[in-house]
Amino acid sequence: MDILKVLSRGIKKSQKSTTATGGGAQLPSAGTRANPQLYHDDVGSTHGKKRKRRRGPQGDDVAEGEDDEDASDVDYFAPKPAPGIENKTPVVETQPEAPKKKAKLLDEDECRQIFRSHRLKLTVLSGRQVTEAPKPAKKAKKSKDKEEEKASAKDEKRQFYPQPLNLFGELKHVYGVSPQLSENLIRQGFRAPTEIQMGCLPLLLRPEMALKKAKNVEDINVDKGIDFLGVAPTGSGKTISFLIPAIDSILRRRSEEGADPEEHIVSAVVVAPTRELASQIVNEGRKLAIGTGVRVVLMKKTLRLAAEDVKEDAKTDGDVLDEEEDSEDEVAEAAEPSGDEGSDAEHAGKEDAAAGPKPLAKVDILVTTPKILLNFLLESKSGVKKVLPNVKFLIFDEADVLLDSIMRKQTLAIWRACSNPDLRLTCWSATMGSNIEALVVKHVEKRAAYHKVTPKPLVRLVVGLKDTAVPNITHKLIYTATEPGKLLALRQLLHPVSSADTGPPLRPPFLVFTQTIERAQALHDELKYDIPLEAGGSTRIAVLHSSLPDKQRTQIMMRFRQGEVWVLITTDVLSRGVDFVGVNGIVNYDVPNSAAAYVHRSGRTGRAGRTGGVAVTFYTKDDIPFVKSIANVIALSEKQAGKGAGDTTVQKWLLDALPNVKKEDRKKLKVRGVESRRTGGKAAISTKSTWEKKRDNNRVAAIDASKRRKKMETSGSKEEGGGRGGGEDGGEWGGLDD
Ligand SMILES: Nc1ncnc2c1ncn2[C@@H]1O[C@H](COP(=O)(O)OP(=O)(O)OP(=O)(O)O)[C@@H](O)[C@H]1O
Repeated sequence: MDILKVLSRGIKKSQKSTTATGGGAQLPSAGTRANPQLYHDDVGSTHGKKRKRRRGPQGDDVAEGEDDEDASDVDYFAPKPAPGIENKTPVVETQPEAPKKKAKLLDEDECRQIFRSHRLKLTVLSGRQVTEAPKPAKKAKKSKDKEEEKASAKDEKRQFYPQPLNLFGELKHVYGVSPQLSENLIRQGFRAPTEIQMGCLPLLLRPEMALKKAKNVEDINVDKGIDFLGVAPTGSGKTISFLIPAIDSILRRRSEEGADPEEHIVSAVVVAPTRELASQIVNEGRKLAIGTGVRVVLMKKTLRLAAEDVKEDAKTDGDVLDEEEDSEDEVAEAAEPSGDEGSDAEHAGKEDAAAGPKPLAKVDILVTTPKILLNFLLESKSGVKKVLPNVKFLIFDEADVLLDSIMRKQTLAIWRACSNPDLRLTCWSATMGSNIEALVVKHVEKRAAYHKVTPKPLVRLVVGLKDTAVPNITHKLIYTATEPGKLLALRQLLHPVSSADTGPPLRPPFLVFTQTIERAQALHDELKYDIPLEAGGSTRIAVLHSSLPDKQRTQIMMRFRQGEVWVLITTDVLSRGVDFVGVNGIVNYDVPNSAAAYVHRSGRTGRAGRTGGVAVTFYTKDDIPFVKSIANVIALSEKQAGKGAGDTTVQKWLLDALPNVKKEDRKKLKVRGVESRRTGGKAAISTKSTWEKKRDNNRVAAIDASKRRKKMETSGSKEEGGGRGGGEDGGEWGGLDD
């Protein structure tokens, strides 16, 4: 069934050219994917060598020898296989056996070329063993430009170039990853690694080998591994970047210690901000761990973990770290969150509560939201709390939100409970503010001081530009003067007829983001019957937010993934991490509350380098004071995508005209969203403006008055035997009464 034909309500038009997402073949839902890598710059070499590149099918370059086959593995509307992981991962030919000869490593210059070509930038943030020479006193005030130049030159000097991962096959052959783990990756159809995978996997798996040919790393001691911050665009495969090293380290320990494969010790903890993301990570982890015996488990309220009790007043690592932040956190917690990020953990495990506590769970990798794990760690007989001393890997996915004010206290408490001195921390996000980086640096250093150990190097890998990019999708910024205008514009996008105002329609499936739960619910109520019955009617449109019970949330997610739901209205609860491979577009019905929120929401489309996705953002008069940061992200994303001035969504005149967002407004917006949308008339969603509502009320009142008059006249004429028979007013309003 061609859904668009049904949706078009009889308007015959070729959809190829009329959908905002272009021709069907280009859409994320068509599964078209040339190469998951985003960047292939042509860079020169100091030795004059160049990596040969050619254009890929979507205009992106493909390195010679890399597999650029169109892996059409995502047919969003195709019949789904029966449940079961094995069914989802068809067996493909496994890789050839590792050659017995020694792996050949690239020299530094080749590594540098690859890193630059893929816009990978590695920096050591802390943990260099040689202290830097003290800075000379400032002589005179330098110009901003000169200072920036100097900072970037310094950054350049501090950069280093380890071995990149060129093909997944190298994991087994060069870095000694278990054949089963390597095979599980290949089974998923992954061929070329994405940039983040390319840059981080060798370093996280075998740092000593990855740095063998690198210069500028003499003062880095990687004997105990590294702590790591990974900043890479949305949908660029960060999940497997942290899961592979975690699974590998468990398998390695088992083989070194000759451990019983039936023994399961919580060795890695993955923390994610929402339940949906945590469940998704569990699924990804299980796919990677098939046949390895590693158990990846989602934290639930009734799950009992093997943990060590410590006296409440006994200091554990992190206690020395975060006391000064508590007061700020308490303030942040008291503030009502703007959407429903962070309220998730409240619901986690609710359904299992009645079943009562269970025996100790068999877990190797625990995936959790912050609060639910913390509840377990702190729930105790008086004066006792729990720690997890065997955890060697702590992973913060969406670290910037976990370490931001609303969840910071909980996240730090989990870090503190992972009391192993050799703990390795990795943090991941598409956006990482310098305040978050500074917080991580501070805590890593204090922790090392507490354990009286040399701090591990804390390394940051940035792919592309920090904080800015969703370069592989189309961005649209649409102004509607009023709130009701927005609803009309959204309806135009829903219906497959091009409109002069909003442009071509969006092809489902797509996500619509609102500022609050109430608005998501209200928008759903408004649009519920907009999809014609022949196309599935109200079943095609759903709403998901954190006030819904867990079970319902899971079902809606499943129906959306399976293509049953075409339009999913939601809040920021789905803005981060959630991977719907075939989503063609997202609509910011309400403007995102920060530039980072825009990046994450928009990044729900265009996953793994897919092109054809669209992010539409509506803004009204009320949003003008805040929209500049979003316009800036769009402009930078388009610049990264190589769009010329005439080709851009945000014209320079608009950027210049929009007011700068004041720092305090930015902060307020982040916590509360656009104030007028929280309460009062503007918080409601309706097609009618206040003026229209007033006019309708007046009409109703006029009709009533007219009826009353008529009645009086009739009774009067009966009494008088004549008079006005249906005056002007009565005739006019009578028609509308029907
Ligand atoms: N090397 C690869 N080749 C092709 N697809 C890949 C590769 N690595 C990961 N993917 C796929 O890319 C999609 C996005 O991956 P993932 O969810 O890990 O992205 P992310 O970087 O964590 O995104 P976000 O910042 O939104 O959380 C997933 O469907 C994943 O299976």
